[in-house]
Amino acid sequence: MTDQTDQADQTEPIGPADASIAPRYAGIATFARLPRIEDVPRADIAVVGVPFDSGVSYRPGARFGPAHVREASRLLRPYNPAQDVTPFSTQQVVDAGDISANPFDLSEAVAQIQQAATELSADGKRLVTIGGDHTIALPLLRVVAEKHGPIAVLHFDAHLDTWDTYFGAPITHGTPFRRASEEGLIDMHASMHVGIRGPLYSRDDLRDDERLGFAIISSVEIETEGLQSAIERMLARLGDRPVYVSVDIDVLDPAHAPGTGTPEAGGMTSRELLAMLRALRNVNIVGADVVEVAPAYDHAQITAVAASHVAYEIISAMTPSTTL
Ligand SMILES: N=C(N)NCCCC(=O)O
Ligand SMILES: [Zn+2]
Ligand SMILES: [Zn+2]
Repeated sequence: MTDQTDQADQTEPIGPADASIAPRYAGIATFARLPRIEDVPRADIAVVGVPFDSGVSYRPGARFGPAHVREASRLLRPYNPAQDVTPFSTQQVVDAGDISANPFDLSEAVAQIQQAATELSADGKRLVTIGGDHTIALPLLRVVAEKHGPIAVLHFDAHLDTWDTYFGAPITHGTPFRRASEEGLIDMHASMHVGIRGPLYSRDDLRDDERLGFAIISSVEIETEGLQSAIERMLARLGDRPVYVSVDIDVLDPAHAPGTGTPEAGGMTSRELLAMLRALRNVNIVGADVVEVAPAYDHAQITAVAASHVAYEIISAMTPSTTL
């Protein structure tokens, strides 16, 4: 493996280990084989894991998501032709390791995530967080809203995640966006869900969701109105505001992402999701998460490969264009 620390005093961004020199399956996995945060003087974007799944309502296991996505991300390459960017050489991207979150005390875990994300982003660094279950979006939104004010949330998911409580508990993976809306963290005129489908508890879920500030592009609408029209509707809703992107991997059909805790039939293809993310190229993305990857239900890294490409497209969309 090339010694990344030797280059730490250079001003050029330090990219991934070169797969034509050091085999990409060798060495300890960081996201995309990028340098660790402690190996570079400064960073523009940090990929950070949150191995936490104490907020789930069905299958557990997303606590192993960060390690699984890092493993699958070994195959990513430095040039992204779909967006015509080299995301790791135009800006310094690093792997910031994992945030420790108490698995036995959900409130403490949420406070720990908020604190760690605040410290990590204090110098203006943008965070791309790998979950973990969807509970983690709440503390992460608190951190971006603290900096930017109420934020446009672009939420890809099979589920609304604006439900009220489970077993009386207000903070779970099915409730982060309701709490965020109640706390005034989201821009009520620019937030939206994409990919919604499947059975709900009641018709009122949709009425509540709208009142909480979300518009919806459903999974069925992506098929009936077509991808381009869905993209136009998404961009029109976001306008020119700063945007936080939250991707629950269960937005993909279980055929494209079996390794997740609450799968729903009839979802997006990975090709559709990647196309929607590439359309964010001129959007000001201030932070993002990719959550709900549960490796125990994954096969052949299908879900983790999809999640690593989702993170790669988001980081690419956060990359300034260069004139070569
Ligand atoms: N955020 C995810 N993945 N799922 C929420 C499902 C909540 C429920 O069990 O109704
Ligand atoms: Zn979901
Ligand atoms: Zn979710």
